[in-house]
Amino acid sequence: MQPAISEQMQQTVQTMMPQFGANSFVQGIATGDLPRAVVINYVQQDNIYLQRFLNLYQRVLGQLSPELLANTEHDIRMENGAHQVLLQAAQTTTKEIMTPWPPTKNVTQTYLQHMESAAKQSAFIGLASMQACPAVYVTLANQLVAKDANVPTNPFAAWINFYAGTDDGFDQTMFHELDQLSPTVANEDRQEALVVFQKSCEYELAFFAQAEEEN
Ligand SMILES: Cc1ncc(C[n+]2csc(CCO)c2C)c(N)n1
Repeated sequence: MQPAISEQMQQTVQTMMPQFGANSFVQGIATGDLPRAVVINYVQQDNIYLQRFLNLYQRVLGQLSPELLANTEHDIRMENGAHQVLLQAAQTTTKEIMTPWPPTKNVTQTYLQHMESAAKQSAFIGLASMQACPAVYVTLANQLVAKDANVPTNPFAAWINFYAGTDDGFDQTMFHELDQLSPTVANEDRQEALVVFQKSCEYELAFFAQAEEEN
């Protein structure tokens, strides 16, 4: 029997973890040392990202399971809690960094377009492309906790704990949904789901790297 699609996806994330560990934004989160401009850059682009992510999530889940949408939509709005940790460290506010609304950077744009076009293939493929978000962040945060990066002296400890927190389990809920849907779709769609998921994991890495770019 083939492993569940969620297991194949988790395997992809595991394989890429060394690359995330080598990323300088991730290392800055781990050591508590990130330039203020980099933090601001990240949060600006993530606000742009999450707005379109939520919109797409509503469309995709609306097609697959309105009930699940109603139960999980809230989790995406909660992402703001993670931003607040970063904004506090950078001694600024959402209002200050988002007025005027900043331009969309290249990785933000191409990552969003990647998920939007995946969703045009099918809702299942769309959901697979969106699953890299929780999958990467939860695995990464758990790894940072295992390395004791969330010591109280780290100003980003609450960011790490936010994503390592397993109590709401958004990623598990979505992996479960993908596993439930997987047997109902064509083989080619299952293969394509894995391809778009992996591509999204690569975009996640590029998104962190983008925060280090000069404005
Ligand atoms: C580029 C980028 N990728 C992933 C996340 C994290 N994330 C986005 S939606 C979601 C599920 C609900 O919490 C999670 C974990 C982010 N903020 N920004």
